[in-house]
Amino acid sequence: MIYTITFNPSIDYMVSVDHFKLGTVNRTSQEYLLPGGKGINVSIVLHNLGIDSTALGFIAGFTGKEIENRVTNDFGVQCDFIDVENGYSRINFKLKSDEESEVNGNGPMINKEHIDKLYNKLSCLQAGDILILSGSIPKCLSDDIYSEIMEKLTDKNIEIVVDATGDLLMKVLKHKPFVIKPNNHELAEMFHVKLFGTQDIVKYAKKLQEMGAKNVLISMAGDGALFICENGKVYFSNAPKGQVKNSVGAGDSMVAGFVAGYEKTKDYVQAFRMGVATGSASAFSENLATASEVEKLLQEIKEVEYEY
Ligand SMILES: Nc1ncnc2c1ncn2[C@@H]1O[C@H](COP(=O)(O)OP(=O)(O)O)[C@@H](O)[C@H]1O
Ligand SMILES: O=P(O)(O)OC[C@H]1O[C@](O)(COP(=O)(O)O)[C@@H](O)[C@@H]1O
Repeated sequence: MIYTITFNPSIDYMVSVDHFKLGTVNRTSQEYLLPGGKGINVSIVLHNLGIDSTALGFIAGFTGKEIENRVTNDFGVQCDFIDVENGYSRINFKLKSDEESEVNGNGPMINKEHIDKLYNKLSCLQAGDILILSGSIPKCLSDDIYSEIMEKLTDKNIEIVVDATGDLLMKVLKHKPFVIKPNNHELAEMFHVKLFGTQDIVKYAKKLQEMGAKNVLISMAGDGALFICENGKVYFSNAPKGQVKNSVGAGDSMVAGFVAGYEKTKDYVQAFRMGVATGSASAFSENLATASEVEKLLQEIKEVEYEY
């Protein structure tokens, strides 16, 4: 079974404004609401690709109820959220104009009792399960939390995928996550460096592998992706060309595509190709990728082994 955990689910308020101007009243040309949060998006895309998962995490208030309702009823994902019963799940503002901008909220308080409830649910995980830890955590929690979860599951033979950044990600490396997926900007921030070109990106991605990650996926939006594989090889893939309609969730879709590809083939290169195609299929759609959209783009993926 596959489980995702979203510590900080959201309602994503998607707003389009023609030529947004800061400091004036702007009017929307389009607006809609989507349930969001990285693990939730991964579960939705897995479902679209024909793979079941259970979405775990924390919700609160009327927004939390709406997230749960939409994820379950509109997207067919099985949810097992913990209601923290104070505050409300965040509303993240996604502005599409001449450029794309995002404002992501902080999220409700999660206390020890809620974390214990999560650990209780995680105690049911079994050997061979996959757990995906995705996204930010509310400020009230320590950035050791992903590492603590991994530590608790150490001897259970569960593959753990982590899509996070900063110390939240750095601190899990010692537990040897199966895959991590920072984007190239997050990679640079984590090492406090500026990265110039592929060679540089590979150098720092390899450091994450040396620090413990088995596999490292580096997404680079329209510039494609790199895959530092546990077999010692490095692969680069182009991103297919197309019209970007909404790149929110492209990274989550890449994670879902990789996991789906690996589940189906147990082949890293196939998983990488699926990851890139799924990320791009979401970027080229208002909504998250569907199986047929991914299938079409798969033919355009041309990965090459990158000589480092
Ligand atoms: N403009 C784009 N054109 C084509 N593919 C894209 C584009 N933006 C994202 N993607 C696809 O989605 C993947 C993840 O996107 P990225 O923006 O790097 O992730 P994140 O959302 O985590 O920052 C990329 O590797 C690529 O395959
Ligand atoms: O937990 P974070 O890092 O604040 O990110 C939450 C946001 O990320 C998303 O899951 C999209 O993520 P990506 O664009 O990186 O795939 C949104 O749905 C959500 O608003």
